[in-house]
Amino acid sequence: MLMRKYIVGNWKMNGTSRDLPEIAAIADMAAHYPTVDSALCLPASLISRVTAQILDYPIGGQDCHGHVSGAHTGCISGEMLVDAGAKLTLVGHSERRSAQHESDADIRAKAIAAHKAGLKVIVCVGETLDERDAGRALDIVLGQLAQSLPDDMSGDWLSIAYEPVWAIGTGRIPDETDVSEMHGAIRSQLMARFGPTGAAIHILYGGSMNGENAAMLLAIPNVDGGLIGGASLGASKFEPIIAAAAKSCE
Ligand SMILES: O=C[C@H](O)COP(=O)(O)O
Repeated sequence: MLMRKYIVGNWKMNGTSRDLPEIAAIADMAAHYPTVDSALCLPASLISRVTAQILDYPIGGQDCHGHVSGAHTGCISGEMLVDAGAKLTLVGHSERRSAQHESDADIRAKAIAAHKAGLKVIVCVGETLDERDAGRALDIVLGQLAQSLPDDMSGDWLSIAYEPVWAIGTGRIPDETDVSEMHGAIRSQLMARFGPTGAAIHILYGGSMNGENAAMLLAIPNVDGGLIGGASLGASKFEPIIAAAAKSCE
């Protein structure tokens, strides 16, 4: 199925109020590509400031707690993200799975809570290099997917981001055939589990996507967009990726 590409920037733990003009420049730049859906997932500290100034560009969070409120020091809820003006959030990024020891069950709870709060959700999955070298990449990723997704999939609110951990921030990307195999396997699982709804869920690739490799990656079947870290930190680096996404839909 040919769908609109979805290009999402993840600023991770980068960005202060000094970066507000750059964020505005990204929103302006993205408006020149109306055939591509894009968004920026920002540090929580920036979301309300950005959404107060930029009304027509989707801003997201990078995590959302599985509970609505309570004694969870340092965490942010779906309601808080919505209150700050966010339209979406990531959950289960590998940096959180590893550094914050988040389990698939945690991520499932986060996805459900974020959805209930009214957010679109991107659930991240991906294997480590050891797992790939051991020939376990498909098992690991499909296992994470099976356990991290909610059962209720009515509506258009979920995307998946496949991010091989060893490709994040390293400048390395998997072979085209490996990306194709993984995205195809993810699509098959989504369709087996959710029927026709599973055919319409965006599957993003993440890990060292940039202006040089975006066209190749976005042309692979079932690569419906990208989750971009480093190359989303400025309009000049982000634009070639969005432009490649626009071209891929022509
Ligand atoms: O969330 C984004 C990914 O972790 C990819 O990061 P990267 O583009 O810097 O490799």
